[in-house]
Amino acid sequence: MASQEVLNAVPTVSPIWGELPHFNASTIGRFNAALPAFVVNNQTLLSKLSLYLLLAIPLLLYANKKAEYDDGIPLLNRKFALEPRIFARFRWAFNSRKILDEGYAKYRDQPYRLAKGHADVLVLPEPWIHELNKLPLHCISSRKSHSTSLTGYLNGMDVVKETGHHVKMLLSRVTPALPVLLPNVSKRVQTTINDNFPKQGEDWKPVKPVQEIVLCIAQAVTVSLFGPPICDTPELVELCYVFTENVFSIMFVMRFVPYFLQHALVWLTPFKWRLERNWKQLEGFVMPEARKRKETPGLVKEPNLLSWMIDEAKSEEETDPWMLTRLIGSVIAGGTYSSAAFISGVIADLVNSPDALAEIQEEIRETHARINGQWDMDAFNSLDKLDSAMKETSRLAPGSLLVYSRYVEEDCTLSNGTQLKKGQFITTSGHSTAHDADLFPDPEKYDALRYYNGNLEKHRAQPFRSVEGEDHRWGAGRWACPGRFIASVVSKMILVKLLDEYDFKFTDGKRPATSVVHEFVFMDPGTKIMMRRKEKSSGIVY
Ligand code: HEM
Repeated sequence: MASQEVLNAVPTVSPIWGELPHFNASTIGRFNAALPAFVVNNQTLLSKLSLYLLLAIPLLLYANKKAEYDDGIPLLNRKFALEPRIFARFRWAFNSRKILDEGYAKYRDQPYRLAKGHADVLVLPEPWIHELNKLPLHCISSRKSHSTSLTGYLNGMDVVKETGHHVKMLLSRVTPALPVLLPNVSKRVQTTINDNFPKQGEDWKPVKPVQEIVLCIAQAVTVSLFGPPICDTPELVELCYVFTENVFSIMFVMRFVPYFLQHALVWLTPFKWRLERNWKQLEGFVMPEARKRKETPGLVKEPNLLSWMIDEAKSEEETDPWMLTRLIGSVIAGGTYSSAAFISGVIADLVNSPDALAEIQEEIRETHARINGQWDMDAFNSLDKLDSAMKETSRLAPGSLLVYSRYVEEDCTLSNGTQLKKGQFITTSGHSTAHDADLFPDPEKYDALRYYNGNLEKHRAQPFRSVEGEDHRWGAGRWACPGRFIASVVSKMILVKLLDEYDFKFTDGKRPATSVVHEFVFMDPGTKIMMRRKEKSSGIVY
């Protein structure tokens, strides 16, 4: 009787849906009576349905078996071969670290397949990198892999598939010219710090380190890419980081969406519209500048990436102003937030480790005195303790959990018989190596001076900017990060000033968390830490 009262109490008219079926006891009674009648009347239909179901199960099992890979390489992150890829996409987006840990625990020295959503990527053991580096140039491509995984087909950077001219120029021209570029960069970095960080005499202030440091990086990037006077245009400097934000926002969001919907749905995001505007703005800077420099031979002798790309181009296409804009855009995107987030991570780790911070501040003071305040490349390179802390932050929070991501352009067989097939994506799990207790004792612990206190000779021979060593923070081989020398020296330049001149504390007493989405590891740009300018510092002036 009680249940009947409850049933009768259910409102039968909803303000939203209008009249609802009246579920009282008599309705249920009628339904109960009608059920056997339905079964009797539709017996043939039901038996047909059960028959179809019985037939479908083995067919589905067979199709699933057929869809499985037959090369014996295990598949991770997909429950069964025919599972819709969207599930793998989401699992990878939110659980990448856990998935890689599972992969390493199960298949440490053998390859496994990782379902990332856009493709099933072959994860190879890191020691194999040595052999992969020896493969002929046309076998594996880094740019085709980066372009796909960073959704270059949506953010307009897929032209990097056509040429590696910008990468070659960064390595062969910009990097050797760093000692010449340094004074121009350091002056601007210093002004940006003075203008944007708390001033002398001010109390503790909350600061968003990523957002403030990115202003310094944007200055360094515009000097190296464009040179003066255009590098001092405030709109161009701002464009550097706004553009990068939009590039990465598109990638972060669209990596959740199945490929066949991406080209349409991307237009529903504000980032795509903003990015289209940013590309036009960048064209407005680069295209007239490129034409001017092409027509004025003296201008292309200035030390900056744009001039070198024009001066050393091997084909008409490589000096095409539109192409130059796209390639320059890809360098800006590669170097801006990656560096700012990294530097913020080093600061957060050191603030969380006060003894190490004090030692590094002492190292900076001693070096300043030893070099008589002349901060050049050698001076920055001599900061062994700071270099060690930088390595440790990048070990625990690298830009990407995966390194050495490549696209296989031609079938090839490795010496152990593993076959790489044209069209496959390969990668290695830098994260797994960086957390391997055999390589890094107590791997979860942050130990700023791990490398300095370990083998100092090796540490000096393989500094932060080096591609040698156990963890491949810059990738590896011919196509390792071409901006690593710039990133290393500019990071030190900024860290030396900030660590020497400011006090830091966390807003809630705890180190801000590092976020991981897809394979990307970063400090949230909205994170705040408290900063105050010290009353007394070494008086470093660049
Ligand atoms: C701390 C900051 C940075 C980190 C952690 C970082 C890391 C990386 C990594 C891991 C790669 C992939 C390498 C591989 O696949 O083997 C890469 C590629 C790249 N990086 Fe960096 N990078 C940083 C700063 C920079 C800077 C400052 C620039 C430019 C000035 C830059 C430009 C590039 C470019 C253009 C590529 C693509 C190379 C290609 O397509 O072959 N990066 N970076």
